[in-house]
Amino acid sequence: MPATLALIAHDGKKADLISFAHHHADLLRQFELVATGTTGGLLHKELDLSVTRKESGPLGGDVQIAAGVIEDTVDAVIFFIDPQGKHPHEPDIQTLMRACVVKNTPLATNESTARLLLTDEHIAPDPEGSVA
Ligand SMILES: O=C(CO)COP(=O)(O)O
Repeated sequence: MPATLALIAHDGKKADLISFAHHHADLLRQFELVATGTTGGLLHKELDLSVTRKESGPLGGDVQIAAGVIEDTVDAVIFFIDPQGKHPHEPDIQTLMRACVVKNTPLATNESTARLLLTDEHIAPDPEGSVA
C-alpha cells in the first residue's frame, strides 16, 4: 500500500508548493495524497494529481489532517508555512504540528526539508514502485 502524504500550503506559499509539486510530480504520484481544501484543489487543477481534499485550513482542514496523523492514516506531512502571514486558525496549525511531534511523523515545513522527506527511503516509494 502506498504511503499517505499530506500536502498543505498557506496562501503566501501556494505558488511555491505548486512549483515544488511540478518538479516532483512523478514521485508525488506514487503516494496516496491528502490535502487541505484549497491546496488540494490547486494540486488537482494544476497537475491533475489525485488528491483527497479535506476542509480548507481555516475551516478545520489542519485538524482533520492532525487526526489522520494521530490515527496513523497519514504517514508524512509537507506543510509550506508562510512565516509572514497571520492565520486566524493558528491553534489548528499548532495542533497539526504537535500531532506530528507526538507521533514522530515526518513534518517538512520548507522546501529543502520537503525534498529530503520525499526521497527518504522510509517514506518514499522505492525505485520498483513499492513503498518501504
Ligand atoms: O490554511 C491552511 C493551512 O493552515 C491551508 O488551507 P487551504 O489549503 O484550504 O488554503
